[in-house]
Amino acid sequence: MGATFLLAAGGTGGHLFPAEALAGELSRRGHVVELATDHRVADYGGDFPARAVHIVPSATFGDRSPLGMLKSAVKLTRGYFAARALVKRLKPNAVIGFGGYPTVPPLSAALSLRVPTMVHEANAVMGRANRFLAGKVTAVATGFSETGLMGTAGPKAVHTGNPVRQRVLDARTPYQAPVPGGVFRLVVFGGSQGARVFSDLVPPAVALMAPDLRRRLEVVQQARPEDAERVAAAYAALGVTPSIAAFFGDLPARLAAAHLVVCRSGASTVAELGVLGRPSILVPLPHALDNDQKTNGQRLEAAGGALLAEQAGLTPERLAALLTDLMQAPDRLALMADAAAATGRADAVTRLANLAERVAAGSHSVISRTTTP
Ligand SMILES: CC(=O)N[C@H]1[C@@H](OP(=O)(O)OP(=O)(O)OC[C@H]2O[C@@H](n3ccc(=O)[nH]c3=O)[C@H](O)[C@@H]2O)O[C@H](CO)[C@@H](O)[C@@H]1O
Repeated sequence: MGATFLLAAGGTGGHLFPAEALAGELSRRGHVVELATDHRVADYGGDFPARAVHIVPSATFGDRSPLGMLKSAVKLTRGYFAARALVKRLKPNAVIGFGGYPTVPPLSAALSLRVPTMVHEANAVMGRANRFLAGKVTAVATGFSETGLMGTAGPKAVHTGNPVRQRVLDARTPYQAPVPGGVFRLVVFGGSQGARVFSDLVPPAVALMAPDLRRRLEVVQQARPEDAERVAAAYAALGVTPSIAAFFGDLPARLAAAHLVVCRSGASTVAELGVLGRPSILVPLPHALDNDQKTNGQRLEAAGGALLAEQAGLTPERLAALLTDLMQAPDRLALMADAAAATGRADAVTRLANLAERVAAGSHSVISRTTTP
């Protein structure tokens, strides 16, 4: 008979999509999956294969004023008791967290009720919620091989890789380098919530490119709703007709068709570029608390699969120069695509599901550590 898994994930794409990939695999194996998350699931959780979705109250300590701290503490306590009632009712064989503050109440409840637990850390730097939980849970799965070596996760870390959605696995095709003088497909996106900086930077960069290169461009660009009109107008003035959306449901297929991708370096983004094997210019989210995106991006750059361009120094002129160089170097793009593909872990979901089953069965212990290089 199948087991019951309660997955807990913050409601943005970056946390929900790896959880969605695991949920699909566990369901295929005959297990029951339930999801604990926050209200943002309405935007990103449409495909989530859970028997039921439970919204659990949670909070961060972002507001450090005494009143803000008190409000957060009250909300977290409410979340903890709601999660305890949920865990008692569902009787899961394991509770698995994917990072983000909404995972703290369900994981804490599971720990207090002695239910086996695991957290998955997608980024190359462990996030705050996972750092808080890592020392207490049964197992820590990591997206990058280096993450597990840090802090309290060390002895129980297993490098599984970052599971990507089935849509990504289904979109895999060999990279076709651009043909000199032919169409050049450029995909620009900013992560699950979009990034204004690409609306500000990419159209002016395209304006600075030589007309013969610009004519070859076929642009797919994610833009926040408030930016869509000005982005469309800027491209129209340049004779470029882009596909623009606030969120592309079919992004994996569009990435697979791309000759070059310009994007942020969230963990799932980097994992998808690896599984699909596509060259990219990565612009990490600046000012992030742990610089997680920069570290994720540096891994792909070090492997030769991407160029990292920090936002602080990225002018339209610099971006135009990078795009011009790469458009004129199809062999280099093909090498970058191969190097990115070498980092891809299409089997991450199998490895993570195997580990989840071991945790649920009580057969994963600290001494059975199985990290891979
Ligand atoms: C601002 C913020 O807090 N960012 C974090 C968040 O980012 P974010 O949620 O953007 O992170 P990711 O890059 O991991 O995931 C984005 C996902 O959205 C998908 N996508 C994007 C655009 C689109 O139009 N269609 C589409 O399907 C991508 O294919 C990808 O699967 O979680 C990541 C993983 O923990 C972290 O590394 C980021 O630092």
